[in-house]
Amino acid sequence: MAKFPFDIHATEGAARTGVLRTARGDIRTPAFMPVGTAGTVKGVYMDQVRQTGADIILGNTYHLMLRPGAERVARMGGLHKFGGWDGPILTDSGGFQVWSLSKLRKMTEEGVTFQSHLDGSKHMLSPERSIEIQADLLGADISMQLDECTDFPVSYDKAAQSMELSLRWGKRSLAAFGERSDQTLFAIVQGSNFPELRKLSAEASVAEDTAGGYGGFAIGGLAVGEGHSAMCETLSVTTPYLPADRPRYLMGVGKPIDIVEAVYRGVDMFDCVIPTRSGRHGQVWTDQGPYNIKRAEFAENQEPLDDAIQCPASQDYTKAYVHHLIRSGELLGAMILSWHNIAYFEDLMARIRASIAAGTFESFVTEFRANWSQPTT
Ligand SMILES: CNc1nc2c(CC[C@H]3O[C@@H](OC)[C@@H]4OC(C)(C)O[C@@H]43)c3nc(N)[nH]c(=O)c3cc2[nH]1
Repeated sequence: MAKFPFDIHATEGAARTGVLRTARGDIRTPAFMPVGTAGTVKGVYMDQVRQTGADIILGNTYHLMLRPGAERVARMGGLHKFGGWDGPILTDSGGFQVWSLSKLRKMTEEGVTFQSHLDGSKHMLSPERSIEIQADLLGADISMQLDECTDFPVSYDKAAQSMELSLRWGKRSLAAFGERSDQTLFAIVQGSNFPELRKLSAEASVAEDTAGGYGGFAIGGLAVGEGHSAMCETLSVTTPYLPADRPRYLMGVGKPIDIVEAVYRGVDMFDCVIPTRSGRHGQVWTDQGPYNIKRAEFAENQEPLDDAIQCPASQDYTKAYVHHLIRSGELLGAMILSWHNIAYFEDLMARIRASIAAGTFESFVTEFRANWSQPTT
């Protein structure tokens, strides 16, 4: 099982900056990974995604196995060729989406059977099937173990049972993944907001040396409604138990303030649908938080969206024009804001990486907290 080289160039406290060297290209960390659920970053062409500075995008087992079908993607040459992205792709294992999207799901030790939310067709996901879809059929560079994203809130016993299931499924995922020279598999650590369970889950995952062990460690079960401070507390009791020489990926996170606080606690990789999903509804992201371009105050504002961001979407269109597009429900409004928001998130990551490299991340965090005007839940 390959563990991609992870070169850490600089650290400041628990924060790190470096490069994860995959077979399809380098990933500068801390990294933000635009979400390309069904083989597309919604509303943005792949060359525009690349232009924002993104080094890696996400795909998803659940969505692609239902439509167009994992075997069909394989027949089309795999996800990179099918979708036209030649850089690294990380795919989620599908467990989270089964719980958040599918109907009539039945969970057993073997795996989960469920009905498609699209047409009611019956499907099954086991650790072995999820690895086959991700690594063999989609051709992901980074696959995720099949896990159960524990509900929140949940009792200690329920969290322990769920975490132990994910550990058993991780073991089976690793065995099914086996030895591969140019792909890697990440574990997903669970344990809800119970420090001792997070420690147990991290230590047990790290101890797995089946097929050479995991190439990285994801922190799952967060950004599920626990709120910003509970998320930060859980991170503080989890990252110390993850090996310093492997990348740490916080799944589904998050808003800029969440990302800054998570990097401060040792996280290296992030994914979130916010830039594109909120962009489609008129949200524009900044260091102070989001604002909505639909507000009347922007109707005749001739400034560019954000001239601090080096992206055509941010520089070449006035706030008044995007205000008009979103108010009119024009496709181009969603496209411009999706592209701009991804460029803003990638610019934030570049500033974070530079500040850690310069040893000024502490003051970057202090200033970012002071600037952030949104109530952190
Ligand atoms: C938003 N909060 C959040 N998302 C989480 C995810 C899914 C992350 C995937 O879901 C989408 O974000 C909603 C993203 O787009 C695709 C491509 C579908 O993949 C990303 C998780 N996934 C797994 N396997 N396990 C977890 O414990 C887990 C926890 C999460 N918390």
